[in-house]
Amino acid sequence: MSLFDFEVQMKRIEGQEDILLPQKMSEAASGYDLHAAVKEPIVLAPGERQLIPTGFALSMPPQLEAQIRPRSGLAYKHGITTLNSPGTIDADYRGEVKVLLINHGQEPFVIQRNERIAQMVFQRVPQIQLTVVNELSETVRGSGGFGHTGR
Ligand SMILES: O=c1ccn([C@H]2C[C@H](O)[C@@H](COP(=O)(O)OP(=O)(O)OP(=O)(O)O)O2)c(=O)[nH]1
Ligand SMILES: [Mg+2]
Repeated sequence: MSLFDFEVQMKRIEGQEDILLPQKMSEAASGYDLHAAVKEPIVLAPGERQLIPTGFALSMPPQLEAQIRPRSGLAYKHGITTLNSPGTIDADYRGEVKVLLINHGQEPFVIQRNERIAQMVFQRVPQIQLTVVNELSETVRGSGGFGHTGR
């Protein structure tokens, strides 16, 4: 029996052959670190956001999605995070995977070519039949929410 549940295919973007492919930094890491495929170092000013290319595209089965998440070290040390967190890579998306970074820190942040800027985690997507009904089942919570149990 194979160790793997799914095959995910990855293709390099032309002209980005020297960009490191997504990489797990430890054996059981959930995320593959993604590298910046920027031509030259770019500067993210405080408050600025930029879409950073990664140099690859994916093909995965419809049971999967990929999530683009921040690296906690960059967030903690420099205030660098992904704005649309977690970013969603749909199974049928064949374009280059990109990372929407924002600088929430006080200092400009320089992104070097091949720097590890975010991580990508694959998730199962349950196959759902979404059904319209007139009545929903009753529960104790009902429509209570948004802190109705207290602070
Ligand atoms: O961080 C991200 C988020 C999205 N994408 C790509 C893959 C994804 O499949 C596509 C669409 O993303 P999403 O559905 O989040 O954006 P949208 O604003 O709904 O765009 P669309 O109308 O194209 O679905 O953009 C990325 O490369 N990186
Ligand atoms: Mg969408």
